[in-house]
Amino acid sequence: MTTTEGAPVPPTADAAPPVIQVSGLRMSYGSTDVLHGVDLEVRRGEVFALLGPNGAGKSTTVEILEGFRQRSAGTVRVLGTDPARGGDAWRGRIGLVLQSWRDHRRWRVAELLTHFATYHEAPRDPAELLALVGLTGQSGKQVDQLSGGQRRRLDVALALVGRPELVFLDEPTTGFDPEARRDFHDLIERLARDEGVTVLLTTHDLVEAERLADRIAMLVNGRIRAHGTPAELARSAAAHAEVRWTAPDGTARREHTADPSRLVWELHREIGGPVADLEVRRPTLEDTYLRMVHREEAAETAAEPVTDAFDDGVGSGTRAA
Ligand SMILES: Nc1ncnc2c1ncn2[C@@H]1O[C@H](COP(=O)(O)OP(=O)(O)OP(=O)(O)O)[C@@H](O)[C@H]1O
Repeated sequence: MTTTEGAPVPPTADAAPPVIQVSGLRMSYGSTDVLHGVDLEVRRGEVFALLGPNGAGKSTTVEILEGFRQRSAGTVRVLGTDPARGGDAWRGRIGLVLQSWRDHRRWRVAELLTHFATYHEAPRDPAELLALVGLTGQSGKQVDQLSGGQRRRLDVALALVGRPELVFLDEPTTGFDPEARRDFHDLIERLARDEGVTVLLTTHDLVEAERLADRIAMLVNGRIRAHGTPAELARSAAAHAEVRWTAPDGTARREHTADPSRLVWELHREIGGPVADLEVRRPTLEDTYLRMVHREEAAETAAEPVTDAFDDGVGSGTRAA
C-alpha cells in the first residue's frame, strides 16, 4: 500500500474517471527542483489530503492543479482538462480561494458573497452559505473586522458560492482555534457526504488529515512518500515493531522487525538469560510520519537521497545502536 518514490497512488476502482489525475509532475523554480515526479489520483466525492511539512511542495502542486502555475513537466488532468489550458467554463466547476477578495476589505460579509455570486450561473444562496460556514452572525460585519478563523470560513464560502464539483483548500485551518477547527472539519465532512463535492486539501497536520481524509498522500521534499486510507497507513506504520534493549556490553540497541517475539526469543538465547531493558513498541502513524520528515530534513542537510523513508529501517535486519 505504501509507495516509494514515483509509484502512483493506486487507480480508482470505480468506472468514473478520476477528478484529478497527475502523473510524473515536476516543478522547478529556476534551478531548484521542488517536485520530483508526483503521481496522484483523486476520485469523485472523496476528501483527499496532501499532507506534508513546510516547503514540501503542497502549495506548488495545488497552484498547478488550479491552473495558476505552469508545471515544468508531467501530465495533469483536472475534471478532464489540462489546467494550463482550462477556460472559464472549466474554472467555473472548481472552487478555490482567490486572493482577490482581499481587495474588498471594506465590504460587508453578505455583500461580498452576494457580489461573487453574480459571477456564477447558478450560485448558492448567500444566506444559506453563511449558515453553512457558521458566519450568519457576522453577515453585516466588514471583512476587515473578521478574525483570522472567520476569514478562512469566508474563504470557504467564496470557494463554494458557484456550486463547484471540486474544491481546493490550501491549509484551510491555519490559525483556527480548536472550536473553529472542529466546526470546519464538520463542514468539510458535510460537503463531501451530503453534497458529493470532491475536496483536495493540503495540511501539515497529520491529525487533521486522519480526521478528514478518505485518502492521504504524504508529500515530503517534493516526493510522495506514502499514500492510502488513514487505516491502511496506520496498519502499515504498525506492521513492524521496534524492539529496544541493552546489550550485555551496556550499549543501547534497537531493531525494527515484523516478528518481535522471534527476535526476543533469539536475543534471550544469544544472551543466555533475560534481555535487559527490553521494550517492544508498535509505531503509530504519527511516529512514522515524524521520522520520515526528520529523515528527509537530515538527508537534505547532508544532500543525500532518501530511498525508503516510510519504512525506515523496516526489515533491514540491522541492529542499530
Ligand atoms: N515562487 C517561488 N519561487 C521560488 N521558490 C518557490 C516559490 N514558491 C515556492 N518556492 C519553494 O518551493 C518549495 C515548495 O514550496 P511550497 O510553498 O509549494 O511548499 P508547501 O508544502 O506548500 O509549504 P508550506 O506548508 O510552508 O506552505 C519551497 O522550498 C519554497 O521555498
